[in-house]
Amino acid sequence: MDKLIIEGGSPISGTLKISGAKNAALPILAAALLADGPVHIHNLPHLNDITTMITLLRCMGCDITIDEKLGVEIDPRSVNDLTAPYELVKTMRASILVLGPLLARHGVANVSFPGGCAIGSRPVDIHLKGLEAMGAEITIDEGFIRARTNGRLKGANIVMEKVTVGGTENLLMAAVLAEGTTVLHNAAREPEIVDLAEFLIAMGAQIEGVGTDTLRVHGVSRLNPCTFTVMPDRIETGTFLAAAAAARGKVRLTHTRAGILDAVLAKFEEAGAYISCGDDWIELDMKGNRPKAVSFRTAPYPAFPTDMQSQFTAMNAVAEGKGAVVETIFENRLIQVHELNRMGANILLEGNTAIVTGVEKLKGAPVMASDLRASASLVIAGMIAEGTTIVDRIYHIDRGYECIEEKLRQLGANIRRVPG
Ligand SMILES: CC(=O)N[C@H]1[C@@H](OP(=O)(O)OP(=O)(O)OC[C@H]2O[C@@H](n3ccc(=O)[nH]c3=O)[C@H](O)[C@@H]2O)O[C@H](CO)[C@@H](O)[C@@H]1O
Ligand SMILES: C=C(OP(=O)(O)O)C(=O)O
Repeated sequence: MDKLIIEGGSPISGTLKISGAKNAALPILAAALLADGPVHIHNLPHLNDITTMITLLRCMGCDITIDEKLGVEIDPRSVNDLTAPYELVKTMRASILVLGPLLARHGVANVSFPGGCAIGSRPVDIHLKGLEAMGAEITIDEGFIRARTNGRLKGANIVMEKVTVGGTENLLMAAVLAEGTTVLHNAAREPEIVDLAEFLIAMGAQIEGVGTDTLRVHGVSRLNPCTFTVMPDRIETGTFLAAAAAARGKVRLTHTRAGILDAVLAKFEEAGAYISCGDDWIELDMKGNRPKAVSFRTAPYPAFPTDMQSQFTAMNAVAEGKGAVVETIFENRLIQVHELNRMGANILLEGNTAIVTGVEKLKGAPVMASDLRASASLVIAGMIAEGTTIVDRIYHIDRGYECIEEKLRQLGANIRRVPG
């Protein structure tokens, strides 16, 4: 297994280009299954999760051409296997996102049950209840979700009992080809859902209320080929900002959007960062100052994202003062604090709250990555620690960060990958 070796303490400054958003690209790739011809998708990030989704679509029979310049062309007309196998689903929970499109387009779907992961139990009951309300018959058999429908799915009035990103995406993708109108209440409003909706609209879907918590979808009988560019990754953006803030540095990020990071940028300002933004760039400058610890609570968009919690916890670890971090979305998403404490952090865990008292310096140590964003927090910690940090199990980080060590080296970090 590859490891990252980081010599801490290098000054951090420079300019970086942000990649396309993993969490928008994954549902958009799944939604390509709905089209009646080839779709062209640009700005897909080079990530293991994207490769997994492309492999999954190919297994189902999609004809896929990848061109570095022209993007990815997906022709779903040749789909002949309506199964998402365990081998792929177990490496990426977002495989569940093919359920809605397969059912809507082909009337049958067999998707391996995704199960939980390091960050929590992550059930999919709301996805399944919504599809049943649209007329699907669903059974769980040999670890598979087996869904079928007699004719087209039917429009329905669906109240989702929790705000779920994946649930909203699956039901939205199912509803666009259903017969009649579907109303999704208590929908998630994440920018990646807006991007997915814009992709579906570009294919001819009729969706009202995009960006709100009520999506009204008038089903159409077919969706057309289209060309689409994936939005920038707001979590990659926030992660590099957090690295610069923790290191008292300065960074300019291009090909991104400030408007999708309001809650995060407000917390950086509270931590003492000077933020300036343009149409497609964000600059953060600590002017050499130590960050101030901030308190926050994760919640669905537009509130503070759970996917930025661990990076802020790493910044708080070396900040001035004390911050309370409350994780409300996933029950296990504070596990990285144990590794941060091994590096000399002072973090007290009380249920779903981490009380972080900033220390002057962290000390390098061998640490173990347990999930994607936890890994990012350990890399940030390694960059600001005294001495050497070795981050093991970095396959997690490769799921969601494109060439992270190359990008961080561009900012001045002393970081290298060693094959394991
Ligand atoms: C690929 C992708 O986009 N992943 C993101 C997506 O994950 P994902 O779509 O899995 O997360 P959800 O928004 O669905 O989960 C939110 C909460 O709802 C619960 N829940 C969800 C579905 C369900 O049927 N029943 C249920 O109880 C989950 O266990 C969790 O506690 O949104 C999360 C929350 O912003 C992010 O951290 C992930 O990065
Ligand atoms: C939790 C994440 O991803 P996934 O839902 O794919 O596990 C994430 O992107 O932080």
